[in-house]
Amino acid sequence: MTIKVRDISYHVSGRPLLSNVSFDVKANERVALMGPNGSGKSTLLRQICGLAQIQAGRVLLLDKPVSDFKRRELAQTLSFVQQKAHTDDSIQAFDAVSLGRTPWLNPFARWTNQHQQHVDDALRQVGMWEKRAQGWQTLSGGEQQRLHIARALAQDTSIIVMDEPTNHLDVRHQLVVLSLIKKIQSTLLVAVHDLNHALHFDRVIVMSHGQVVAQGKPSEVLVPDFIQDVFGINARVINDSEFPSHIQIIP
Ligand SMILES: Nc1ncnc2c1ncn2[C@@H]1O[C@H](COP(=O)(O)OP(=O)(O)OP(=O)(O)O)[C@@H](O)[C@H]1O
Repeated sequence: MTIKVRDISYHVSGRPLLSNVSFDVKANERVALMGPNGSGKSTLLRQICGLAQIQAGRVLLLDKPVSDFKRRELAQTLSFVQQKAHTDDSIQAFDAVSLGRTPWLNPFARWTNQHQQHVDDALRQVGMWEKRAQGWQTLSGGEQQRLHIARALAQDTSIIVMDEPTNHLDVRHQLVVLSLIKKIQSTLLVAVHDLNHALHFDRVIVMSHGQVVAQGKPSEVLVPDFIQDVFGINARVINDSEFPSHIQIIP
């Protein structure tokens, strides 16, 4: 199993933020993690990525506890597109993406054509090739977000975790990222809010109040009664012979 989460519980000041969370993600599976604001998605993702201490339960990546990974080994295995990633304002777009190659460099390994190729490909995939020389602080929020995704692609890991990667993106670039997600040959666990974006994934895991309340094929889980229960909104599923089915929110 590529990602195995078992009985993860997490408390802050006696308040449970995660309660007995368990699920698996198989090799090359694309899984959307959903849930209302505050349901615990980011808290959980940080534990899976080894950025937060695990209080109870286990996270295994490729059958090894995440806490047993050395930093470099973890960064060669998993990349994380965080919701609020910090990037040094003084660097150029190209350098920001090049940072993704850091785990593969050491004092004896020089920057090679292969590293360059990974970075160039990643910049092209997110449509930022033309802006590769632009300073970080002059880029728009959506452009910075696309570079965070490019950095994860350049890292070339078998697991990619993303926390709301389409935040800040205009509609066209949301579609660019969704089509990228379909093409990436890595195991993907991605926090998403948009119900229709979740339909692009193999499986959806839904959280509410720190617990997993459903998981399965998006079209089977995201039905109107369930959407009403968990998200408190009315919705209907539109099946059109010309287009893939989509979920319409009813105001
Ligand atoms: N260090 C902390 N101290 C206190 N409360 C915290 C802490 N970290 C997270 N929380 C709370 O835990 C809950 C879950 O937060 P989390 O960011 O994991 O939710 P989320 O599902 O990712 O939400 P969103 O969709 O808004 O990004 C929230 O109510 C948040 O306020």
